[in-house]
Amino acid sequence: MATKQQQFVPTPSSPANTSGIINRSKAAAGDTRIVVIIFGQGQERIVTTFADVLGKPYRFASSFSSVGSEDHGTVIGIAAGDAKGDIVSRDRALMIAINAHCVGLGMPPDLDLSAASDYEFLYTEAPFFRRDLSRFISFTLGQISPHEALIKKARTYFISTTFPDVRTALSNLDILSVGSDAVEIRVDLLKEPLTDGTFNSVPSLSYVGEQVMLLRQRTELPIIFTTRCTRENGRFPMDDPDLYYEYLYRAIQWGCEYVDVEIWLREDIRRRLFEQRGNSRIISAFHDFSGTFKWPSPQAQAIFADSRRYGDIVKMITIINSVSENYELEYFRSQIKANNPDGPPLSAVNMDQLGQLSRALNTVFSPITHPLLPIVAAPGQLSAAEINGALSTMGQLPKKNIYGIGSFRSTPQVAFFEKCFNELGLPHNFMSVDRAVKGSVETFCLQHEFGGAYLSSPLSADQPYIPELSDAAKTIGSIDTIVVRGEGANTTFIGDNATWKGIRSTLTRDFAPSAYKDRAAIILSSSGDDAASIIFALRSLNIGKIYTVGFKAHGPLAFDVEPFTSIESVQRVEHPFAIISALPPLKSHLAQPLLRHFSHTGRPSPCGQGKVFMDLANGPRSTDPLAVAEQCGWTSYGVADATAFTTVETLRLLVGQNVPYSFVRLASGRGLY
Ligand SMILES: O=C1C[C@@](O)(C(=O)O)C[C@@H](O)[C@@H]1O
Repeated sequence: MATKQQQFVPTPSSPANTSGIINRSKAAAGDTRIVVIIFGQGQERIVTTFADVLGKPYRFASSFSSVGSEDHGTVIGIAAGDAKGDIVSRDRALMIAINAHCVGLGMPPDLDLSAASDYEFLYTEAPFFRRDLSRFISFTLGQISPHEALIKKARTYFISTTFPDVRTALSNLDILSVGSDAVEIRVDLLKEPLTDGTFNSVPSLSYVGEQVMLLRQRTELPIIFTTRCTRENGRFPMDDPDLYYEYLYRAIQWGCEYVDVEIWLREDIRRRLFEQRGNSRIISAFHDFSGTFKWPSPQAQAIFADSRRYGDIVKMITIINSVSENYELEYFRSQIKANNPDGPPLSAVNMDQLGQLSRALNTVFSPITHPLLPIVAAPGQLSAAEINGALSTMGQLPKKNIYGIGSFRSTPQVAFFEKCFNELGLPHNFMSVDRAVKGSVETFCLQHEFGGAYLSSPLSADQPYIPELSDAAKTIGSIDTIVVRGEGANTTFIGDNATWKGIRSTLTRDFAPSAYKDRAAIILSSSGDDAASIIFALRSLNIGKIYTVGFKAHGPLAFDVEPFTSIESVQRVEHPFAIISALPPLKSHLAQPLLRHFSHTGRPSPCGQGKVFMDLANGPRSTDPLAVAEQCGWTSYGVADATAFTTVETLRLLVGQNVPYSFVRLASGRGLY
């Protein structure tokens, strides 16, 4: 069993304004304290990687007391042995301490350092997952906030994994998590093997940490950390409530996006976790297996009221005795919604077969299972496909025709969408059609069962039959997705743009949003229209000056965008953080001289190299600029990366379901579509 810690050191709460996408689409500045990385013996490289991901310079120091306000903007590395000297007395308002521990070198993390740090990053050297580090630091510093996006979704689901060892799940994770917005790790169901062939009664913190790390390395979905107690269908012992604090606080330190805190726990434990949650969100959980709980009761109201004090989401799960109690729950849900317009959202379902109707009707963080899981996490759990099937049978999910409109000649894209719809049990048809004649898009929109469309070449945003536009579509000036909202006479079309999101997700795969702040970028394109979504994506990352080749920007995106006018003007600019080419395939080689130039010359930036190259050309090329970029040390992405991320966004917009990036890549083979 895990050794109990003597002292609990709180994570200082992060600044109030930590939402990842604020001011509509801008990345938040987040926590601006000095980042100090504590590293193990021979692990200096992890400090340089943190600095590179954050786009900052670094230096090594021998103590916390030698770090001062002049170090703002620099990542500091302190060896674990040195850090122990004064970590406890560090200036917490000035710096944020992250214990970076390499798993697999034979030693668990030092418990005192783990407890005293603000956060802990567990990693493996081979393979090393840079995107895991990028996500960890972006999240813990408050530069991204998945919760902000998830609470706005009409329906959210999480898969409750029930594996004794997550390693067994890793190869199937892409398929398991189709339709899920988050993955729950049931820590109480983990089984840590001991040398004598038995299992630890409670998995140790080092075992749990490794399991969380393995899961996070393989999924981009937020993680829900759950220690379900024995009274509530779990295996976590209830005799020592402080043990819950120890594990749940560590989950916050590991950067788990959600932490499940059971409501029976002492108030001081729940309060401390809520106050110390940093950027993690607390799911306050109540389960009742007595069979006597009633939704229309002062008890149910009181439980919600108590839960909301220390919960960002309130979860209430019960056993019922008759189907009609599902309707009582629906009435309770509507009352709660009406009386608590500012949240927190309620996730409530009834268990067992009798309660399955409520699992279909719940819209907030519905727990789901998957046929590939060893057991269901709770009686009556349904899969995403079963829930969609039930909704469809009840007339809640009418069958629609969803179109891919463009000049597709091939069928793989149809096969991909059909695969997703099948996997999710959605009743819709996907059809890919040519956009041959003027006006044909409107013709599709007017069809009776039109359920939305994705356009392979975007439409200009001023279509009279698309009355509403997202902010992105309005600013970019083009629509690549037509979303249908409402039914019958209330049906309306919203023009949206998924491409910029795909580009932004690609840019932030290996770098934190802050790495782009105030840095220069270069865009090559044959037209301003093709470049608009790139500019929007870069602006959302607070990029500095943008230089252009091949076009001039117009309209709302033209601010601080300047065309290169001569070789001299190229030579004068600071090293760009990113070069992005939207040139057609036969011209994409024109990026190569710039890549070469900025690999060897160019005014260096004080913030390290951070060389990102993206080539959005789709089709055969005379030479491959990606290969040139990689040779010159640029982190490179091709059109398949950006398209896969865009597809994730397109599916979210069209059918409201989350299909992970890794599944899109997996299902579409090597070349996308
Ligand atoms: O709280 C819940 C809901 C659940 O109990 C269910 O009923 O589906 C399953 C659990 O894994 C999860 O933590």
